[in-house]
Amino acid sequence: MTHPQLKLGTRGSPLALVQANMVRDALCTAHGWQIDAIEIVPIKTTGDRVQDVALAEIGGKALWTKELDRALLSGAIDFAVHSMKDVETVRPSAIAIAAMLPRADVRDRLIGAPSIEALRHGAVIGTSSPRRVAQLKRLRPDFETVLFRGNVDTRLAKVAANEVDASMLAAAGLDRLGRPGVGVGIETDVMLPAPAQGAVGIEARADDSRMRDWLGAIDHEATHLCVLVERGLLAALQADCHSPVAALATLDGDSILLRAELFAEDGSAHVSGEMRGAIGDGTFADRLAADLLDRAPEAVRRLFAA
Ligand SMILES: NCc1[nH]cc(CCC(=O)O)c1CC(=O)O
Repeated sequence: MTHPQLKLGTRGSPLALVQANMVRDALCTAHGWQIDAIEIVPIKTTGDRVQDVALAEIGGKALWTKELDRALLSGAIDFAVHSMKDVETVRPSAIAIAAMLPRADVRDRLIGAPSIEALRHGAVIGTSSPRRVAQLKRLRPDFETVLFRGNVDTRLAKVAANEVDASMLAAAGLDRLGRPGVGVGIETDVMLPAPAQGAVGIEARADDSRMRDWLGAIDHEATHLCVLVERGLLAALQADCHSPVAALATLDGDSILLRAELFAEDGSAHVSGEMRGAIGDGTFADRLAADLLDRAPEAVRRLFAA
């Protein structure tokens, strides 16, 4: 059977390349293509180049997607693979999220200690995630946090070198990199994850119906539905990577349960809530966002929708 010659765009980090291969394998299996039907094209992004400052200081999540978006829209690649939690809330209208793989373990994992409780008073935690900083400080106001960027291996090495007492990494990234036993999973009722954490998304040009049809064959509907609801909450909050937001949507029969929590940057204030909506109801994330903002302390509300 003849097969297309397609170019898959991805960041070049070890995790991104693993995810790119996962998507290539899924597509070739679904369509009976040989593996050489898809060329993996690593593209260096601004976020990859600038490693020494927090993303919040250099422009948020577009840093992980701008160069991939440009390559997709120019036709240099046919589709792009992303960690959905790194994809900014509002996407160019010419780009469509065409599919998502089955969601992995959504939890964060604590690296460097058997539990949060076991960490010494005043422990130093390495993370650059505003959400993780706020959540950890709310749980343990005595913690110090230091900026921690770089790919998964870089962060693991820093913990091993005792540069910090502990760090937090997504279970999904560790598992995909062949490190399933590393770290201790923190239950979502203790630390709700980042919106879209654990989800791999695939984008195509919105007008490329052939590519979107091919990608639709590997779309995991439950993941896609839940991640779109989480992203809908972010959009309603006008939130981005500066905003300490946690959210998780889960399927519950024929409805979706959306849990969310907003924090002040230092964890000193927060608001949490949950709302159930019918599948296909595009408004309940907006209603939860409005409820959260209505009830949020000023130290939280000032970080969100103007
Ligand atoms: N920019 C960090 C990032 N983006 C996606 C993942 C993990 C994979 C995922 O959540 O799907 C990670 C690493 C982490 O948060 O520990």
